[in-house]
Amino acid sequence: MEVAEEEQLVRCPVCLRELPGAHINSHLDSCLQAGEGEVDPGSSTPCKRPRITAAPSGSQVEGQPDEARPATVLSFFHKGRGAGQSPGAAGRRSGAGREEAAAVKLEDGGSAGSGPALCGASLAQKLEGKPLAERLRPDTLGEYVGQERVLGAQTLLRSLLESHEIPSLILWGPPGCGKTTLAHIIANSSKKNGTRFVTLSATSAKTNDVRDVISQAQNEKRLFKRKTILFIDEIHRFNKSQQDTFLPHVECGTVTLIGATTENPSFQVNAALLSRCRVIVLEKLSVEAMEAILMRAVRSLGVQVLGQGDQHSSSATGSSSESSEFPVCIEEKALKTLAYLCDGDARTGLNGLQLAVQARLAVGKTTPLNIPKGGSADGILITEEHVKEGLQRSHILYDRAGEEHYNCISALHKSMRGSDENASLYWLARMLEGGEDPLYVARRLVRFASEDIGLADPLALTQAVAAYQGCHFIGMPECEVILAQCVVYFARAPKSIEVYKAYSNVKECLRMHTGPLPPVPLHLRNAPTTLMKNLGYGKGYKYNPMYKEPVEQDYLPEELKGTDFFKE
Ligand SMILES: Nc1ncnc2c1ncn2[C@@H]1O[C@H](COP(=O)(O)OP(=O)(O)OP(=O)(O)O)[C@@H](O)[C@H]1O
Ligand SMILES: [Zn+2]
Repeated sequence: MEVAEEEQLVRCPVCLRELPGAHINSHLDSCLQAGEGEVDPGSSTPCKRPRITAAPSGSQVEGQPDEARPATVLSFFHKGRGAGQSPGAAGRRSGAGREEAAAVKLEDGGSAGSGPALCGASLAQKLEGKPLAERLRPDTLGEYVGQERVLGAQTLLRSLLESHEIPSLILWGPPGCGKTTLAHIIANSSKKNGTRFVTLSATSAKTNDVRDVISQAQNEKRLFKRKTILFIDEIHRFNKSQQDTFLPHVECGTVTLIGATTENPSFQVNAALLSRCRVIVLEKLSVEAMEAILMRAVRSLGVQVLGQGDQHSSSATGSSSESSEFPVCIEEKALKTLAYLCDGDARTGLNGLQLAVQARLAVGKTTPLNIPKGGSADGILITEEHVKEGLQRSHILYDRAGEEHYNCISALHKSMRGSDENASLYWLARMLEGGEDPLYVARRLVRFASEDIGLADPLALTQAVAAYQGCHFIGMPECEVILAQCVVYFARAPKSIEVYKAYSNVKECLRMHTGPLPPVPLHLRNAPTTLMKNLGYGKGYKYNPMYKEPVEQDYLPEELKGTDFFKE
């Protein structure tokens, strides 16, 4: 039933005309050159620069002809003179071509990303509804920024994806690095050969939901020979027995599993399941990748980027703004700061941008601007300060990888040690509201329980481990109160470093030791064989329960006899 690729109609992303697949590449080349009103030889009609309306993001792109050939779209945009490309910083980056691909997708006024800065009112409208991050979710590999190590040319994953051979995968990476996005891209590309794509979130799905999906997949496979890809977000939230539910079906190929997790899968994913999946480690996005993503976002919004000093544009090659309404611009520095502060989390970065823009629009204050190629005009300028404010308002000005992360956890630890429950709670909230991984805090609490409370209240350790488990089960935001309870418990608990110190003394003793370490005393050795018995293993050992009186016996090596590690 499949139409041969060449005969399939494909929509030109530039002029939106539908053409046979076989002609699209040559058409694109001429279409690009014809951008300024030349004649398109493919059809001998002029091919104007587009007015492309917003494309739905994510899974909704199913069946759109222009999505059907991502490689073509990519090659078009990589030709280097794509709409909106400039010699500025953005244009030099490797991801620049991808930026533009998406810019075109969202543009709904003016030419792709290069038009006059969008006026405030229509921009505000654009920002309503779906979050920017959602709307900008790439649909094709060509738009996917970064992650070259696993997805670059000649990587195994890329060739598998290009040949539509999707193995079962576990995508492991920090928040907002593009796990879900990658799954969507795989979904889009596999729809072409009729594969079904089903999404489940482990935070809300019940085991029954999994069963339903499986039985449907079985039917589809049996009756229509259709494959099913099952995407499970936050797969680590499923307990091991829930994971067991789909193990046999992954094994026999009823479903191809794609799981996404922020947690190390070796601990959180069933070993049997893990062995049937390829683990793809995604990294947090680099500052450069983040800049590319943000640049694409501002282009899609029609916001112009103003460079420092001379205020030349680093993004747009815009024509002059005829708009009677005010244009909206953002400082290049503001974008760079945002790219840096969001710590490789694209969702945080895009949300931060959205908030900053919305806040400025709400204030509505205009300043005289020197818009590149647009002359002077009054407009709204978004500065570095505004971006920082935007991040702060959404409680995300928190550098999860850097200084702040360590400073805050240290402040929490010291506040609990100092039995200050108010300060303890404050630092906990600073971290959680900033988007800190609750399990990171929970791990520190487990450590604290032994290091600082120790035997003064041995139940503290149980509390901490329980808190860790609780956080693991339910995740943020529900788990915050679990951590809060544990933190206050610890702040109020009696403290003892007796064990911690004694153990440090033992380690010190081992470190200071010169020469070979003393052998284990023979009487303490186990003697499972006759040979060992004959060698004197276990000889003279006094089995304590056999004695009514306390037993006189040495347990330390001879040379350490009588050492007290608990002494100051
Ligand atoms: N590599 C990328 N290239 C382009 N955009 C990206 C990339 N990664 C993330 N984004 C943007 O960030 C948004 C969030 O990314 P995504 O949902 O894929 O993150 P995730 O890794 O699944 O995060 P989480 O673990 O928090 O669910 C996307 O909608 C998209 O707009
Ligand atoms: Zn065209």
